[in-house]
Amino acid sequence: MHPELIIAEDYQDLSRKAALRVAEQIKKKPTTVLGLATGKTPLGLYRELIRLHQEEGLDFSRVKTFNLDEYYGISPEDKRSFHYYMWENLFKHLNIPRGNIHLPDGGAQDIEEECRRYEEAIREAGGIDLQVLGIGSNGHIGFNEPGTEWGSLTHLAKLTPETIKDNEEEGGEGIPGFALTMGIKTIMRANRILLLAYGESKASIIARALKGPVDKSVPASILQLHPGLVVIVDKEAAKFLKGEGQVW
Ligand SMILES: O=P(O)(O)OC[C@H]1O[C@](O)(CO)[C@@H](O)[C@@H]1O
Repeated sequence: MHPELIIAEDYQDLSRKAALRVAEQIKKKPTTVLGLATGKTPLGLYRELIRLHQEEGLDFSRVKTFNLDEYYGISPEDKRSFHYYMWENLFKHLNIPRGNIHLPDGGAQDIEEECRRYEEAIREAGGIDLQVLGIGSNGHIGFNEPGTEWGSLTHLAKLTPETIKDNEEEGGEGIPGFALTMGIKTIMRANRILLLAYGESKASIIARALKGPVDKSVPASILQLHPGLVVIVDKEAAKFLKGEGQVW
């Protein structure tokens, strides 16, 4: 069974299409539990969700969110943190109660306990209904770098030099070398997954993830086995998906 693939015209179209999927989910179930990502990719989706909230009254008052990851060893106020990113780019513009927002605490003293607590919080919320995902240039999802065990739960991950470089290009100097991240198993437990990618730089990794073997060297390849996967890419990122009359 192939996942649903949507090829958007451009980044704005991708962001709109992704926002419509998220909005549909929230309208169908106002107590939706969303899994959220950071990075460049979901910024347009977040802008569009803010617009839907402000102009069309999309209600987030009962929505709960769980972010994929957070850097280790920095405080939530730190501008490099994903707490800061999420607050600035999404949460402060919505009517979502603070208590409904969850991110791993990268400053926790007892990391193992924090990872257990995060898994437990997701379970208590009833699990993730819809997980938004980007893909790293090395195929990572969350901060699950190549080689991560398929059975991993929330854990402390060491970032590869490639990931640190990519994220420094986006978020400035001094990105920590470790992060707390949902594991592959945590991600795969979500009911539905919305994988987003745009631009030519993601074309080859998206093709390897979706058409290549399911292999730990490309963590996102496990998504081929998820029954509720929806992929939205722009034309550039879809470059290697089309061929022989098939989508992939
Ligand atoms: O969207 P970008 O900036 O290319 O990042 C890709 C992925 O890498 C991360 O930033 C690392 O976790 C993810 O949050 C994101 O989905």
